[in-house]
Formats: sequence, structure tokens, C-alpha cells
Amino acid sequence: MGVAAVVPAAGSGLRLGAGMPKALVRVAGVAMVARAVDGLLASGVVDDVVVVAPPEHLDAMAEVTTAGRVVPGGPDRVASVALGLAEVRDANVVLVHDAARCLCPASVVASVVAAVRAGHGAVVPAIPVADTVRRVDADGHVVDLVDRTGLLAVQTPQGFDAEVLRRAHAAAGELRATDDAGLVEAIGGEVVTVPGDPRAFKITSALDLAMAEALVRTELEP
Ligand SMILES: Nc1ccn([C@@H]2O[C@H](COP(=O)(O)OP(=O)(O)OP(=O)(O)O)[C@@H](O)[C@H]2O)c(=O)n1
Ligand SMILES: C[C@](O)(CO)[C@H](O)COP(=O)(O)O
Repeated sequence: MGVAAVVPAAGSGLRLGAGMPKALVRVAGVAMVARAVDGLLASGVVDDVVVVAPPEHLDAMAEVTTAGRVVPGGPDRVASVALGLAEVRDANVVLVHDAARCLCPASVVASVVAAVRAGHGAVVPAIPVADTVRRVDADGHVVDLVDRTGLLAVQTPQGFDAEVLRRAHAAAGELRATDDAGLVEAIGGEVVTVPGDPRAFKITSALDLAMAEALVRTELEP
């Protein structure tokens, strides 16, 4: 089988504070998880989708998810992705895509898959950092100015040769990398970037949700 996508959607969305799992929160009337799954399939390069949901919300998640399977997730993102990965044993390319990045354009999905198909074991979409970045100590005092040249903010979907991702997760142990590419780096794998897109931003806070709503409504307007 070809390209499978694992959609981690098992987070609780504490920072959004909607009182329900974030992936169930609607953006202009459609649940984030449904938008994320539909976006992956709209790319035309994804054959199979597995959504990883909070164990206590499997039915609600299946109700709003229009395609793919829904399986229970784990206590953190690494555990949730590992549980999804176990469901796509036949795939030779695996994408991991946050439900929370539900407005990612299909063109980004296609370019990530193309880069994996071209022979890269691990591919991440990334965009330039727009702000000045400073390192601070525990009291908030500036320690130094971080040179922004060569700094990129990493998005999802992240794409992998399936065997590389399986090896990375098998070796993860207690390592809690913030993304799957981090697990690949930990086993010495090379990670390459392709251009990301500002619309693939992660909905984390209430402001992000408002921006996502505005973006959808703008794109729907004639
Ligand atoms: N145990 C977890 C934690 C997170 N995720 C998923 O990983 C993605 C990125 O996580 P984040 O945006 O930080 O979501 P939450 O963990 O839900 O947010 P918060 O930290 O505010 O609770 C989300 O799609 C989230 O559902 C997951 O599948 N399983
Ligand atoms: C995977 C990710 O979206 C890449 O930027 C990000 O690391 C997830 O971050 P969080 O710690 O789950 O908020």
C-alpha cells in the first residue's frame, strides 16, 4: 500500500480552553479533525487515514470524521502517533499531521509526499521565523540574541519513509520529542525541509481559532 496519514487528535486542548477535545472544536461549522482529514484526502496523494482520538471520545470523533478510521490515543503526542502508526503496517510512506493544523493547503501535503518519494527518509514543511528570538534565563532576563538566520518554524504534515518512522518510534523509549522528525534525528536520521505555508499554523489558543475562522470565511467569500 502507498501513503497513509496518521492524524494525532487525542490532545485535550487545555490552552484553547473550549471544554472539549480541541480536535472536536468547529472552525466555521466543521470540526478541526474533519477539516484536517479532508485536507489530506483533497491532496490526492493520501490513500489511507487513521485518526488518533482521546479514548473517552472515540464515538464523538468518529461521528465528525468523514473518512478514515478512528483509534484510541495515548497520554502524549509521541504515544498517540505510535498507536496510529501501528494501524498502518502496509504503508510505505507515512505522514503525521496534527488535527490542530487543519487549514494546511493540499499543495503542502503533495510536496511533502513528493520529497519522500524522491528518496528523503524524513521531510518537514517549515516557514521562516518572523520575530526576533532571544534566549532568557528562569527570571526572564535576556541571556543572548539568537541569530535568526537559518531558523525555521516546523509544521505538519511531516512525511517519512515508513521504515524510518517505525525505527524512530521503536527507539524512542522515554524520549518525548515535540515532533516525529525529532525522533528520527535521535536515531541519526537526516531530516529535510520543504516550504511550509502560513495557513498550516497550529490552532493552539482562542486567538488562533478566531484567525482560523476568519481565514475560512475569507476563502469562502466570492
Ligand atoms: N496525548 C496527545 C496530545 C496531543 N495530541 C495531538 O497532537 C497535536 C498537537 O498538540 P497540541 O496542539 O499541543 O494539542 P493539545 O495537546 O490538545 O493542546 P494543549 O497542550 O493546549 O492541551 C494535536 O492535534 C493534538 O490533538 C495527541 O494526539 N495526543
Ligand atoms: C508537531 C508540531 O506541530 C510541529 O511544530 C509541534 O511540535 C507540536 O507541538 P505541541 O508541543 O504538541 O504543542
